[in-house]
Amino acid sequence: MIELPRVSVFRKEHFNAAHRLFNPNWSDEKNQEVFGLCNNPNYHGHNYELIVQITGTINPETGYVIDMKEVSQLIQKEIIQKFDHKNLNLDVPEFAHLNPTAENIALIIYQKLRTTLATNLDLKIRLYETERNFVEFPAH
Ligand SMILES: Nc1nc2c(c(=O)[nH]1)N=C([C@H](O)[C@H](O)COP(=O)(O)OP(=O)(O)OP(=O)(O)O)CN2
Ligand SMILES: [Zn+2]
Repeated sequence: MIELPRVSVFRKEHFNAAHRLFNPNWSDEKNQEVFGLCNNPNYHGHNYELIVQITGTINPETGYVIDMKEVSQLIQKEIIQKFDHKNLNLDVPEFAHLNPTAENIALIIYQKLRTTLATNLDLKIRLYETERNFVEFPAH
């Protein structure tokens, strides 16, 4: 059987959010030693850049892998409305007991989007916490 070519489409979004990195099982000293400025008890913020990559075959009728409008609306509903201008530790239930590192934020974003995407589409998340620091999930 001929394999149809697979194509990736990308949608870029952004959100602003505050967070504090710490481990509640550690002393203040240990948290300060490991997380430094990111452990500020009064929180600090980032302008997160989110890139959602969706991979699949091209629908011959539309020429689309998936309608970008659909992708945009999905990210808005599942991520931006819940994360933008929020304190991730306090306002987002998923981080009540999970350190909101870039790695964990990417993982939560993946899980939220994965449940709403068709199973024949592959998903990858790239999240920029700063211009120089970014993570990807899944790794491969
Ligand atoms: N593996 C990770 N390391 C770090 C994370 C993370 O999520 N995963 N997060 C942080 C902090 O959130 C910190 O606030 C990052 O900001 P900052 O140090 O300002 O970022 P830069 O490295 O881009 O700034 P420089 O000016 O280059 O120091 C830390 N580590
Ligand atoms: Zn930070």
